[in-house]
Amino acid sequence: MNKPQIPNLPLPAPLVGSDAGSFTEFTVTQRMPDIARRVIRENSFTSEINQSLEKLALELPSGYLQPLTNDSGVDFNDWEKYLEPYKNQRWVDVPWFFAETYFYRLILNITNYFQSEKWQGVDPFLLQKEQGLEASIDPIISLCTQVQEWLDESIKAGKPSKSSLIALLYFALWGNRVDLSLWSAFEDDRSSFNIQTQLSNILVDESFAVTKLLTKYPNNRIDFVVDNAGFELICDLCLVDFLLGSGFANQVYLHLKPHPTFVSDAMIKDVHYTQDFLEQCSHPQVQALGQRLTQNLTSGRLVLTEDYFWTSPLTFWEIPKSLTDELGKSNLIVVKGDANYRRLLGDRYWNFTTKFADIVSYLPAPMVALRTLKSEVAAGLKAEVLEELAIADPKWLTNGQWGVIQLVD
Ligand SMILES: O=P(O)(O)OC[C@@]1(O)O[C@H](CO)[C@@H](O)[C@@H]1O
Repeated sequence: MNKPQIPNLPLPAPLVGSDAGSFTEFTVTQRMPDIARRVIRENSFTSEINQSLEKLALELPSGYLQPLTNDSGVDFNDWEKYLEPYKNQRWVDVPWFFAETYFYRLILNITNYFQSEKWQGVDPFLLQKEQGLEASIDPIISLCTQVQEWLDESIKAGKPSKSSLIALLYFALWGNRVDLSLWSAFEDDRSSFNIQTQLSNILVDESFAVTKLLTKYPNNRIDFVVDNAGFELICDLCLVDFLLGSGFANQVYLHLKPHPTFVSDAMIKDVHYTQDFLEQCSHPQVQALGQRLTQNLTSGRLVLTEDYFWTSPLTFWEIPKSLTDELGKSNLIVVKGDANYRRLLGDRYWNFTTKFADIVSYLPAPMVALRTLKSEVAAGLKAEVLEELAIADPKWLTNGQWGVIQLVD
């Protein structure tokens, strides 16, 4: 597939923390310092580590990027290259996506995540990830029970149900609302929502086109660029279970983060933790989904993979050839969440009515983005929708109440 290697259009400016009054400014100057201080509260690191975390929190609003000391991380040399253009700049003056990805990598540098000593491999966000799952047990039971019913119906009908697939796309979309970098697992439980009442909050809904694409060919391979652990991962795993069990897909790859980042982004270890959580649950339908997950992993129908590109500050169109070649084997790439969506658009100020496919013109396979809006980046929206939103909900870009299901075929 000869696709252009970058978007078809001139690139607008990137979001930066010095954009006065923006959510980006609020994130860099207030939310990210709070996230660093929460790492102190939720772990038992040494006073030296905690002092360095506090220093990081203090420097974000008006201070300068600190260098990355060589911590034996396999990505250290890459980060040396990424940092070069931004050395001696302020956190608020560098592109937000760079600032945020570097911020999380710096936290691991400070907590010695990569060093072969006491703190090696300690996930600074583990407590929040695990609480996220425990807090969502009721909707988890409901969803697993529903998936079983939809699977039974599809098997009885002898063909996969498109309406069930669409419903599970909606669950995967709204599961992204529970994102721990924004809300704790317990703040007015965002995992209990009714997907039917949320239909009007989907600004672009190309879910039916996704079902048509997946019924075009048999034995599809589907690749998920995964986002958050916790309830969102449960929603994704339920969608994966249905795709594999109903016959929409023959194989699914989950592309996961190689180290902790963005507080709740899922790693391979988080999938295994979720697998154990499901299998050990007392509810039979939850247990059954966990057992099918184990069977699919054992048989190779479900593959877990990780790559340092997913924790890099690079835009999606800067993806390494190895990953392009891998994703090129897919019949559909499912890109989950807000940060991955920002990476698709290079975290830049595109006109919101810019055609989505004119920006995301570089992928080697069809792609659908399932994203709840939590940042001031958007594309592919109709002018009349924008006019209504400005009146209906001035915070529509960042409050996680609105979503898109956008397909580039
Ligand atoms: O990728 P997710 O988990 O959906 O959202 C992550 C994120 O977009 O949410 C926050 C608010 O915008 C940002 O700090 C971060 O980039």
